[in-house]
Amino acid sequence: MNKKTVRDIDLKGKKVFCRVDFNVPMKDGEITDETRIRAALPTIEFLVEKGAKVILASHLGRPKGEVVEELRLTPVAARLGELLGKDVKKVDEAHGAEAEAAANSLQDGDVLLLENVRFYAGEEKNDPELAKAFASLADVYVNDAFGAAHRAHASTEGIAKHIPAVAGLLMEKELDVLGKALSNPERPFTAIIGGAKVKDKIGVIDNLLEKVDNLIIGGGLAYTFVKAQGHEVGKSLLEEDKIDLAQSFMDKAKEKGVKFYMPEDVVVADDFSEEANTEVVDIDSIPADWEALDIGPKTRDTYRSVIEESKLVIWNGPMGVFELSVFANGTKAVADALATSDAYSVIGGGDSAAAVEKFDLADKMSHISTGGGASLEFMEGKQLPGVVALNEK
Ligand SMILES: Nc1ncnc2c1ncn2[C@@H]1O[C@H](COP(=O)(O)OP(=O)(O)OP(=O)(O)O)[C@@H](O)[C@H]1O
Ligand SMILES: O=C(O)[C@H](O)COP(=O)(O)O
Repeated sequence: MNKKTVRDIDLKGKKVFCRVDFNVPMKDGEITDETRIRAALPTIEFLVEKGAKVILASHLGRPKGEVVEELRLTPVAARLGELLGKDVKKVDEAHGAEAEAAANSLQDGDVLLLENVRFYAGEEKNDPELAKAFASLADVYVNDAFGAAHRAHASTEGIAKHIPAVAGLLMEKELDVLGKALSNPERPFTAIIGGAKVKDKIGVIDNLLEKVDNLIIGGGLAYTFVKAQGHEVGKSLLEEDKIDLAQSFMDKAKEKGVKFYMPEDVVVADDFSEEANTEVVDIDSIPADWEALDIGPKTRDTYRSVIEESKLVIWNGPMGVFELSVFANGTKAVADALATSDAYSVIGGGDSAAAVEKFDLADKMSHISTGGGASLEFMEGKQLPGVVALNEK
């Protein structure tokens, strides 16, 4: 990576504004998945060990510039303290007199968590005044929030204009793994793209078609491709206005010599529910009144063999409605195949990461990205503003 990291600068006694992505799912004030907090620990521990005064900042949810009580970071500070095994101070603002006083009272190695930066309207607008106010709290800026690196906000981009700005260790790792995969992949290189809509995956499919040997399609978006092939899809998800685009992707695959894999058979249902009647049918036989909610057994076998023959696999988006157990088998088969194969497996965040967690296979994957939207944009080949803003080596 050509950006400076925490390893490249002197941290002893320095006040460090460290942007992390503590945007964790919460239910009734409890954190339901602490992966992102754990993922930030190496950087925080590194800063502590080096004797920095650590000022952490994050967003949580989308409070849209207002204080929303349920979106305070207080429970996160408590859990972080337990995980670090040391006291984490918390203030109820992210800049201003109270935040300044708290930052100035830190001893070397102390950790402070500021309040949700999205309680301020200037955050998402990348307001230069707010960026300056954040910067005035510290001597150095560290961005470890890979999950928010696709956002040009005051705490992810604007602040970097005012004080020395470097990457944290999680940011470095994410960029290294995803960057290497895309620029110098081990082959055969396979991408598995699923999820709900073609619309959300246009950029990523287009970019990956330039790089992969195999492209596997699943999930709700597959049916627009199935329709483009001339089959009826019944009540399955279909984006009429993307049929031509789906066809053009299949043409591009042919042109580039990319093997393009589509469902051969599917699980269809007469209802979107756990109690639905289901059947396995070939792809050219989806009944008019039914919807396809998962890939079928033949498709699972084919996808498994492609994965087993690959050296590198990137996966983004589930193969079916994995939240309902009757339609989870396709997604589980892909997760299982990745877990047992020798391929280097990169899970592109979001729902695929949630699926791997749900199947208890997270520790069998080579890398699970902490970024949903960020990893998608990275795989689209886009520059991430939170990374661009950091100082070059
Ligand atoms: N055949 C299908 N029909 C309808 N919905 C489906 C189908 N297959 C998958 N889904 C749904 O698609 C959703 C995931 O789509 P989405 O595009 O949001 O995921 P993703 O690509 O993992 O997103 P993220 O950007 O969070 O990584 C899941 O909730 C899943 O139930
Ligand atoms: O959860 C995420 O993908 C990141 O934390 C970014 O959140 P956002 O989509 O609300 O900007």
